[in-house]
Amino acid sequence: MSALRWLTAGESHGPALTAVLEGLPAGVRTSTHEVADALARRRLGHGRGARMRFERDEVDFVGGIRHGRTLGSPIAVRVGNSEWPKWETVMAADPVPAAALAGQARNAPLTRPRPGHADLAGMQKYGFEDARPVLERASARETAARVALGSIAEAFLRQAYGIGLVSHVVALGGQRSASPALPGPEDTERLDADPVRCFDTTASAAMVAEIDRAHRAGDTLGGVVEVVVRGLPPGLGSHVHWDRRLDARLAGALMGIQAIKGVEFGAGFALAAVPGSRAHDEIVPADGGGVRRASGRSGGVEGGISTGELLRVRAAMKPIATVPRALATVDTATGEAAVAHHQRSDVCAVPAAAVVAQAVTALVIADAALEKFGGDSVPETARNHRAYLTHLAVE
Ligand SMILES: Cc1cc2nc3c(=O)[nH]c(=O)nc-3n(C[C@H](O)[C@H](O)[C@H](O)COP(=O)(O)O)c2cc1C
Ligand SMILES: C=C(O[C@@H]1CC(C(=O)O)=C[C@@H](OP(=O)(O)O)[C@H]1O)C(=O)O
Repeated sequence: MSALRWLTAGESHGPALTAVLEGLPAGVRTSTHEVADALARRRLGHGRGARMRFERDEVDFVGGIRHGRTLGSPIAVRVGNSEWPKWETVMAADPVPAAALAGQARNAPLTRPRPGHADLAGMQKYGFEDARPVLERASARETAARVALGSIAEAFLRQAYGIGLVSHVVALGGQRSASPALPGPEDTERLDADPVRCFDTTASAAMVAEIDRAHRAGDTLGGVVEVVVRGLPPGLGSHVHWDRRLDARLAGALMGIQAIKGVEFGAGFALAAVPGSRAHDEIVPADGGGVRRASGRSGGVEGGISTGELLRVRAAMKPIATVPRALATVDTATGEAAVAHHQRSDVCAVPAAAVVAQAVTALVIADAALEKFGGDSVPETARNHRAYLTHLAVE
């Protein structure tokens, strides 16, 4: 069983999202302001739709935290949807008299499923004649809940082990970041200030222009995000079983983000095209004693175990599926050809996906670190971590 478990519940236009994190030690310093900052970061990014402008994320801790510190008990976070009053009747949990719903446009069954969304497959699977119950939960609104928990996991990693994470956009549409430097956690503010969370300012401007072009053309864009983790010890995850591999666990969590279609570590897919002599990271003596890798092609994971080098993982996001220039579909009520249902939508949510990728990476790393170092309080797990590193340096 995992050392850390997390669950989310809630619909996009329901009253709130609820997130639970179980297994975090006592003594992690956090606050609703810190979580709200992470949620605000997820709302940033050129190309997001109207909802990001008028909706606020209302954060409350409803369990597991007292006076700014975790208690070791399950942490429960509520992220309220400020849109709720507009949806209260349509999304009410208790039965609503048909008369109260009559004439409400939002309550009309959605029978023109949008290609690229869960709409049609979800209707078929759950036996719905309306896509609403599917899209409400499939919506990436849910990622606010994971970002809330991820920010607490990130605080834990920083305070217990000095591990820091950062996320940035490396490609958007046809534009690529060419910056040879990699951002660190200290660059978070600069990335937050960039309209597309790109470290390369020239590429950033080209990405913004490409989003504007797509917007004008009634189209949408995807891209590639990267998460960089500094300060990882060697030894998280394991080679002994497929579901204990750190890379497999990270890939699963990243693929679990709406619209993510591929994951790669280090040089990733490019490794398939180079000979072995140029594909691996040679091991050399480190300056202060011990060993290090001469390059970072593995992305910091070998055999499913963290190597102690920089961890680099990238995730590819497909373009937003609600394309304004609506795609062809079939009206499931009539069987006739139709165009897909379309309301407002993001043109591009790649910068937001980077923030979500950082959050789920923090959760998986926190889980693997707790599995390795144990401990019921931050000082206890920090002691275990220090003792392990001291032991490694001695060997
Ligand atoms: C942060 C974020 C924001 C998103 N915003 C939208 C959106 O506004 N419109 C949309 O159609 N899809 C959006 N998506 C993607 C869809 O939720 C996703 O493509 C859909 O649920 C289908 O899932 P799949 O792509 O994983 O198959 C967003 C995804 C993320 C990560
Ligand atoms: C609400 C968020 O993202 C939403 C994700 C989303 C989708 O289909 O995934 C569709 C849009 O919602 P709506 O259909 O209500 O306009 C986005 O705004 C958010 O990220 O907080």
